[in-house]
Amino acid sequence: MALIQCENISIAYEGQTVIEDLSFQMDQGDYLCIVGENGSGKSTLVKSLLGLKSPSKGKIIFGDGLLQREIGYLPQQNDVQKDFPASVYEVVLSGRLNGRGFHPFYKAEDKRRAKENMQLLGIDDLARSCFRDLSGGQKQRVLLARALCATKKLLLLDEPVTGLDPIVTAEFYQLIKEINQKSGIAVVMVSHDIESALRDATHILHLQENARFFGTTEDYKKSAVGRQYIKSGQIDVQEAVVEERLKQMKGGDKS
Ligand SMILES: Nc1ncnc2c1ncn2[C@@H]1O[C@H](COP(=O)(O)OP(=O)(O)OP(=O)(O)O)[C@@H](O)[C@H]1O
Repeated sequence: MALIQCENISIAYEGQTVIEDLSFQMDQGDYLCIVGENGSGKSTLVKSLLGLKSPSKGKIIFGDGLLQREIGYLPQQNDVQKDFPASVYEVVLSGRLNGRGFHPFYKAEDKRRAKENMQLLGIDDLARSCFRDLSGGQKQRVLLARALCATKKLLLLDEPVTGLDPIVTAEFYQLIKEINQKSGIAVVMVSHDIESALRDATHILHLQENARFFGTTEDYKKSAVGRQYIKSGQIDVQEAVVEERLKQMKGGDKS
């Protein structure tokens, strides 16, 4: 069974549809990048995957033992309480809270997971530092460790490298890739960085009115929508829409 199966979902705010009739699925170990221009509904879809916004139509089915409350989530940076007056260890450990249900006290297992993930991300020597005193890159590592504490199956990252310099960004992408490949944790990443998405992701979901794509990264590169988005370094895919329609009329490539 698929880890996540979205079946014909539509999502709306106060009657205004943002995503219409979207279907896709992902399996254990997949690395899915969600791309598309501003306002195309990427963060809205993330909210629905987290159960914070119910689809107005269709359904999202979780399989393979994945529970919605056990998704490891790293929100967009501007959503994060950057000045949080807690230690790194406390922030990482708080990733265990969601899975605790009605038991708000940490167990030895929670503390072990927090330490393990701090080690994995090379931030164990920062354990007692105050979160708000860290650099942007260090903060993202801490929040990634926190997200990892919440899950063994799925990481959900919403534009995680915004504001980071190129070197720190490259290191962060490398970390995500290693976690995905070594531990088999599936990754969903909302990204405006098409180059990195093409390099690291196994699958692409491109959200855009009239020009949606879901499939493998290789197929995306060959698709009209993908080629246009890659060529233009993003945005206007109208040309691709026209090209796609012409092809369909001729009975050609429908990818
Ligand atoms: N809480 C809300 N209430 C009403 N409309 C909203 C709300 N949140 C988002 N929207 C609208 O839904 C649409 C999709 O927004 P969303 O943030 O999901 O897009 P996005 O693809 O993540 O954009 P970006 O790339 O800029 O982050 C936009 O038109 C936005 O104005």
